[in-house]
Amino acid sequence: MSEKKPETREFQAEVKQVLDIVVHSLYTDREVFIRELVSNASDALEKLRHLQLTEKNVFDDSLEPEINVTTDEEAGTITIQDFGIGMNEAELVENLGTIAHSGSKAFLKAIKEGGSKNENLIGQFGVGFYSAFMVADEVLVYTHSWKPDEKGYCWKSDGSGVYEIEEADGQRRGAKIVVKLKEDQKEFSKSDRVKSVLENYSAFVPFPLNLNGEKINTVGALWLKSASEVTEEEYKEFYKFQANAFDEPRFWLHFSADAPLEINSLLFAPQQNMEQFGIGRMEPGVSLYCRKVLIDRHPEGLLPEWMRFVRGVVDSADLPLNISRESMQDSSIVRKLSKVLTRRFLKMLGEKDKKDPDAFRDFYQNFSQYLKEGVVSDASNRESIAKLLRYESSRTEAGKITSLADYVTRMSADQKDIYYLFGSSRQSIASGPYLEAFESRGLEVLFVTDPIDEFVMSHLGEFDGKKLVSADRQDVELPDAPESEGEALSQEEGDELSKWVKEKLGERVNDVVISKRLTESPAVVLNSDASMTPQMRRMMKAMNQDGGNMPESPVRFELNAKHPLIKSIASLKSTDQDLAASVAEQVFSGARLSAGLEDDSSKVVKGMNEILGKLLNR
Ligand SMILES: Nc1ncnc2c1ncn2[C@@H]1O[C@H](COP(=O)(O)OP(=O)(O)OP(=O)(O)O)[C@@H](O)[C@H]1O
Repeated sequence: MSEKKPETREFQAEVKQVLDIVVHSLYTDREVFIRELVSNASDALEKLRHLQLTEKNVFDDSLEPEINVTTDEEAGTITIQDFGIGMNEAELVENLGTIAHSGSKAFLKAIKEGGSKNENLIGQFGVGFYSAFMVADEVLVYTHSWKPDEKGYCWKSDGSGVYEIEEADGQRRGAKIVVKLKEDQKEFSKSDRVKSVLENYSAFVPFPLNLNGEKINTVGALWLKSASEVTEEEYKEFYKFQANAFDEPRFWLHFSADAPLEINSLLFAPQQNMEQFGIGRMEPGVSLYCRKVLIDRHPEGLLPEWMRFVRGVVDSADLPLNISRESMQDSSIVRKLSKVLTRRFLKMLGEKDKKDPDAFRDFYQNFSQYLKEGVVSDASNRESIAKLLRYESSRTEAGKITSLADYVTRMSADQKDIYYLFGSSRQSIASGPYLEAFESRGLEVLFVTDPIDEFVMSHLGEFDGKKLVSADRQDVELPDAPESEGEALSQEEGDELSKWVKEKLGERVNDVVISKRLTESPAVVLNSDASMTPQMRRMMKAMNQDGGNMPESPVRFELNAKHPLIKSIASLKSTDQDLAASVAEQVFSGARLSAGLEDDSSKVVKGMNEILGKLLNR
């Protein structure tokens, strides 16, 4: 018998919170606990199978890899036993006493943000092992690690604040979870009830699964089948099993090849973007297998970083079984796999857009951040990803998006570049001073509103051989504008006014000229800094801890010689220099504000009030 006394320990605070919610929840779909425990058992067996590739000295080595579920109506229990890797004492503490896994973290975070004990969140995130406490008065875990020199243990808890660990002799390798059911949850000690639950969830458990001695699954690796043999329902169920997900997949790619590499893969785009829940960066979700043996559940470096939202399985018989996390990055086979799979996945997304644009748009709204990250960080796939980028434009209705390729088809023969404008919203871009020059010449402008788009545009540089050009740049060469109504200042008056305004504004401008682009606004400032846009400047300022002492770079200030305000400044400066200078200063402030260069709007208001004061005192 055990030599040590049982030791009582407290759950980590976060676990207590999860347990408190789980135990008291009114969540109705409680049967999910079976799925969670079976999936943990399957994970433990996968880990063992992988370990056995290299480790010869394994405790209880003769055991077959299988999962046994038993029910006992009289005792009111359900037991899930696996012959997997098991846990030693430290692992019991770490794995069951602290909150390590992302599902529970996301759950807790969502609960905190929602400020309520939202029952449905249990179903959305899954709370893993702890879900057993939805139905249990007490949970016991009997376990023996795969390591031969470890002891056996019994872990138990009633889901309140503490658990107990005690040495327990005579354990088999793996884990046996005994769930002592609450009075009103006794249905889960009935064989028929549990059978129907298992049949729903367990079709893809890659190990024999027995209920009270009767085998209930046919072990099959879905990804090795041909696509014509697999039903839509099977794909969906497999996704849920494999990704341990509670949503449905949006799209999937079932792709196999024999040469030059043998690949069998199933990749899924999920419904939910988990990073939107603020849980931080997701782990890579495509597991790597070699002939059905799991090599790594979350392999870093199999697919590019930005594809971390993709779930699924890749199996290649060409991989060396003993490939390690470290050697993965250097493996030329892994690199080839990555290249092929990324290309196919992008192609699949493009095809989805053609077949079902609404579904693609919805995907894009939820997952575009990853594609954009891909454009910035993944040079080898940049051009293919760019084909999937979508923006609103001056030719789309509000809320409708267009691709760069479609933009190109609308370009006239003499338009060389693709134009875009950055702003906080469609409305602010459309009402700003930059668009009019392009509108009056019939040139389409993309509306770019996501801060990361600045980087997307600069990394991409061009699309289909056409340069991507920000429409607020001073060096944009525009064709002549069609003649517009209204009388303009003469060339001489214009030059004189420009010179005078330049003197007044000093070093803040590098040039003041009569504009060829403006039709409606009085004036505009143009970005002359090729290396940094106003938005980037603002972002850098925001990131700079000391409040951002970045020097202002001088801008080009263009005046609309037909605008009444500009014409008035020209005549006013000979009768009331002071007022004319204030008005010019104010027009400059306004133009800077539109350009996103003025962070301090109170300055603009102050200037305005000064002018009003001067006018009233005149
Ligand atoms: N049957 C088991 N055998 C060995 N270890 C187990 C078993 N069940 C759970 N564990 C350990 O306990 C940890 C926590 O389990 P839990 O179900 O809460 O989360 P998880 O399975 O890691 O996360 P997820 O469900 O998101 O994959 C597991 O990561 C694993 O290390």
